[in-house]
Amino acid sequence: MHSMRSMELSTHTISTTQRSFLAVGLVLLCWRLWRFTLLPRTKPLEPKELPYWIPYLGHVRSFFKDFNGALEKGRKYFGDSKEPYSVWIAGTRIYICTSPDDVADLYRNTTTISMHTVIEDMYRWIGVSDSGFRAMFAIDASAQHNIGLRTPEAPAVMINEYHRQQTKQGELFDDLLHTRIIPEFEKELRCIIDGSSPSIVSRSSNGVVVSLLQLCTSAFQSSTTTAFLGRKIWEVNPNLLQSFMVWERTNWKYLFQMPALMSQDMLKARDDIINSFVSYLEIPETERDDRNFFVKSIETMMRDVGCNEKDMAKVLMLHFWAIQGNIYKVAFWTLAHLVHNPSVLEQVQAEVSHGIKGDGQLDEIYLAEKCPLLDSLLSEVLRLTIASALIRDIVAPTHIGGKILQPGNKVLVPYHQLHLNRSVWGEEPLSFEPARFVENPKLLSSKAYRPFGGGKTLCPGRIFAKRFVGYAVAAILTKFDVCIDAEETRKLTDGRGGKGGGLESLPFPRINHTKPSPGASLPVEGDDVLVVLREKHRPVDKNLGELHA
Ligand code: HEM
Repeated sequence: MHSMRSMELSTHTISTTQRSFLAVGLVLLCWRLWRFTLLPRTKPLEPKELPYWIPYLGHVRSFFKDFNGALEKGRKYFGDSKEPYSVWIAGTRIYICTSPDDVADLYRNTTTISMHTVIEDMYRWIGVSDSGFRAMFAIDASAQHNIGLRTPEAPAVMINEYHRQQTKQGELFDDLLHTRIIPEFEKELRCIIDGSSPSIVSRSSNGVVVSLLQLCTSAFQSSTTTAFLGRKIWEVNPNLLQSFMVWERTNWKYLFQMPALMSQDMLKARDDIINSFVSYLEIPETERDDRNFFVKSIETMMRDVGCNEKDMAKVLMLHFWAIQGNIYKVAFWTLAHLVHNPSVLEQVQAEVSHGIKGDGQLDEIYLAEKCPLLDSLLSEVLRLTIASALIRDIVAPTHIGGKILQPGNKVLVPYHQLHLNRSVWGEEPLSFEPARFVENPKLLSSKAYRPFGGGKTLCPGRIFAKRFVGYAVAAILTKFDVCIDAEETRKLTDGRGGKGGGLESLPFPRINHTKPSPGASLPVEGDDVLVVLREKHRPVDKNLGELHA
C-alpha cells in the first residue's frame, strides 16, 4: 500500500516536472515565434535578427566558442542574401554587414557611425587610469603636439597621426625599414647560419630544420621591437616576446572582456608587458636615444599632457600590439604556402633573384616595385588569413543596404566573410591562388578586399607591413635553399594527412579563426611547418646525419 502510494506520488511528481518543462517550452516557442517571425513583419526596415533560444544571452555561447563559425552560420541562415542582419549578445544588438557596397557606405559614413567608444573601451580595458584617460582624450589646442596643426587633436588620436608620419614613404619610412628593420632582420637570419636561432629544431648534413612559426615569431618580432624601442628594452626584459606570445594566444579574452578568473594567463602576460614598459620608460631618455621617431613622439606627447609612466606603458602596450601582432603571422602563412607549393616557391625565387644587387644584397625597392608575383602572393595570403572585424557604434539612425540601423547598437563587418564573397572571389573562395592579383590587379581595390580596413581608420602600417614581409620572404628565399621537412611535419599533424607520401598528402596548418583577432589569425595551437634551410652555396657537411626531407 505504502509503495503503491509512493509510486503514485512519483508519477505525479514526474508529470508535474514534465508539465513544467512543457510550459517553459511552450512559452519559449511563443516568444520565439513572436520575436523572430511576427515582430519582424511589423518592422520591415529593421535588419532581421538571427534567432536564438535563450533570452537575454542570445548568441553568447556560439560567438565565444567560434567567432567566425557563428558568423558563417548567420550567413547561411539568411541564404547568403548579404542583407544586414543582427545578432543579440548578452543585451547588445550587433548588426552584421557583409555586402561590399554596405561596407563601403559604412566607411564613408562618419557622422552617424562612430569609432570613438571603441577606442575608449580599449583604453579602459587595458586599465588606463581616469586621469590618464582624461589626458589622452582631452583636446587642448595649446598642447605641444597641437602647435601648427589646423585642427587640434586629442593625444589618443594624434598617436595614429604619428604612426602615419613614421610609415609614410619618405625619410622616416626609410629610417624604419632600411636603416633599422632590414639590418636587424638580417642579423636574425645569420643566427640560423651560426646555429643560435631559437627556431632551430635539429641539424643535419643538408642544413638546419626550423620551426616556421618560431622563426617568424622570433625573427619578425625581435627586429621590430628593436627597431621601435631600441636595445634597452632587452635589458629590461629579455623575455618580453615570450609574454607577448602568451598575450597573442589569449588576447581574445581581453576583447571579449572575460572575467578575471578565466583570464589569468592573459592578465599575467598583459601585466608583464606593461611592467616592462614602465621600467623602460623610467630609464632616462638619453639612455634610450636609439628608439624610433614614433616611440619618441608619443612619449614626448604623453609626458607633455601629464600622463604618468603606468598609463604611458598601457597606451604603448596597445600600440605595440598593433605594430607587432600581424606581420609575423602573415609571414608565417606566406612561407607555409610556399613550402607547400614548390612550383610557386620556384617562381617567386626566380622573380626575387633579379633583385640581388652587385654586392649580393637585396634591393628592397626593386622587390617592392618589380615583383608582381610576390606582391600578389602577399595579397592573397592577407585575403585568406585576416579574421578581424570592424566594429563601430551607431549614434543616429543609419540607412544601410535598404535597412535602418538604430542608434545605441553596434555594427560589425567580418572581413573574413567579405574576403570569401563568392561573387567576387569565385565559387571556391577558400582556394589559394597566388597569382590571383597579377591576373586581375583590379581586385586590390575591390570593395570586397579590406585586409587593412578602410575609411578613416585604414591601417597606417599597411605599406610598411607588406614591404617588410616581402623583403623578409625574398631574403629567406635568396639566402637559403628552402623545402619542407615532410617527415617531421607529418609527425606534428596527428594523422590529419592524406594517403601517400607526396607533398599533397601533407596537411596544411589549420588556421584558428574561432577567436576574434585584430588582423591575421594564428595557426591552431600545435600546428606548424618544419622547414629545412640550407645556406645557398654551402658545401654539404658529410659528418652530420641524414635529412628527413
Ligand atoms: C600585415 C600587417 C597588418 C595588418 C593585417 C593590419 C590590419 C589592420 C586593420 C584591419 C586595421 C583596421 C581596423 C579598423 O578599421 O577597425 C588596422 C588598423 C591599425 N593598424 Fe594595422 N595592420 C597591420 C600592420 C600594422 C603595423 C605594422 C602598424 C604600425 C606600424 C599598424 C598600426 C595600426 C593602427 C595604429 C591602426 C588603427 C588606425 C586607426 O584607428 O586610425 N598596423 N590594421
